[in-house]
Amino acid sequence: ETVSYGHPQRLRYTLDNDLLTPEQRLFYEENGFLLIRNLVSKQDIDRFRGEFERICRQEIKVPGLVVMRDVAIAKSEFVPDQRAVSKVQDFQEDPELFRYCSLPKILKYVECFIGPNIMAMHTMLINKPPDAGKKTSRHPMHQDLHYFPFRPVDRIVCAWTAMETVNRQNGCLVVLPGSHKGTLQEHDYPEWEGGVNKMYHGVRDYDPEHPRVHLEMEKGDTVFFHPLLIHGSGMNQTQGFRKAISCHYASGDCYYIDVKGTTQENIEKEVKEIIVRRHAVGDELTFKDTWAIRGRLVQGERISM
Ligand SMILES: CCCC(=O)SCCNC(=O)CCNC(=O)[C@H](O)C(C)(C)COP(=O)(O)OP(=O)(O)OC[C@H]1O[C@@H](n2cnc3c(N)ncnc32)[C@H](O)[C@@H]1OP(=O)(O)O
Ligand SMILES: Nc1ncnc2c1ncn2[C@@H]1O[C@H](COP(=O)(O)OP(=O)(O)OP(=O)(O)O)[C@@H](O)[C@H]1O
Ligand SMILES: O=C(O)CCC(=O)C(=O)O
Ligand SMILES: [Fe+2]
Ligand SMILES: [Mg+2]
Repeated sequence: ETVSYGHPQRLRYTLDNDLLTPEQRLFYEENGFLLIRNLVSKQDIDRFRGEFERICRQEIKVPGLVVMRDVAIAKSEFVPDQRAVSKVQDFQEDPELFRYCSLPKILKYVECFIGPNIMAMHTMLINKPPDAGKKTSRHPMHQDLHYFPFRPVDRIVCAWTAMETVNRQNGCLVVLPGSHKGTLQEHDYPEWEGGVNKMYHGVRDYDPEHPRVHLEMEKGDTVFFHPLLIHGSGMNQTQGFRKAISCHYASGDCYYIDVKGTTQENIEKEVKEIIVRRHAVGDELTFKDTWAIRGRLVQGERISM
């Protein structure tokens, strides 16, 4: 690769490939994200939206799916409508939504970051609600690696696709370019007066002077980003539900780690508490197991995951 000539140590975050231009490759190396415009077709996105609406109306039931409501309405009466759902997670058993994770257009890019063995580890469709006035629709600045007990970190990548126009008004992603070159920070709940959603941990003290980039995107635009990139999303100040679909991929040759004694212990504890409550199981199910059960191979070989 010509771009690595004389600077082999600079190419740590991407692999040799014939898809990324040298400029795109260096952009990801330096910034920790890469935005590809118009990657996913409008037709596919309309199908994902239709499936999401069927789930909200409770016309279909998906095994393992986690339906989350915004903390501002978590204790109010449930109505089967998208207005009650701020996000669905773990849609690996929904063939229509999971099609997103296997789209060849997406996997071609994913392979540039993590190689040919590709596991879909974490799936989400985020339906950021109009803010009810307490700013609970924000997602605090965080690093996704906080949630993941697997490594190596550079063989993990997120694909996040806008399902409609996302901008500062409805709470687009906000990233700190280059922050992926740092280490995993300590995360905890931010001290927000109006409340914070369950498990929405944030980086405690990130440099407020660090440049921020608001990723304004159109329907189908897709951003790939590194799991150490500090990112969040702002308040939804519109009346619409801002939708995005995402998948976190890891190489099939990644391995699980024990997070005991690390900054990730707090999230492990919360995940375990929820599992015990939901499934009436005890300590026999480990944090690592919860990931191994949800992970699905989408390309190549499942070696150690
Ligand atoms: C790269 C990865 C990045 C991330 O994953 S970031 C965020 C990850 N967040 C999550 O994984 C949370 C996923 N959500 C969930 O597991 C569930 O929605 C959650 C929060 C456990 C609620 O489960 P449900 O089955 O709906 O249970 P429930 O309605 O009986 O509520 C149980 C207790 O939880 C509370 N709750 C529900 N939604 C909440 C929310 N959004 N924020 C804060 N608290 C919330 C609810 O009020 C109830 O509390 P209580 O027990 O009555 O005191
Ligand atoms: N008071 C705060 N403390 C910590 N993080 C915050 C705070 N306010 C916003 N954030 C976080 O900063 C990111 C961007 O939020 P927000 O959209 O409000 O930013 P902004 O730069 O003020 O943009 P805009 O001016 O368009 O609202 C989000 O991740 C949000 O959760
Ligand atoms: O769609 C968003 O608002 C960001 C979600 C996010 O970063 C996450 O769930 O990890
Ligand atoms: Fe995130
Ligand atoms: Mg703001």
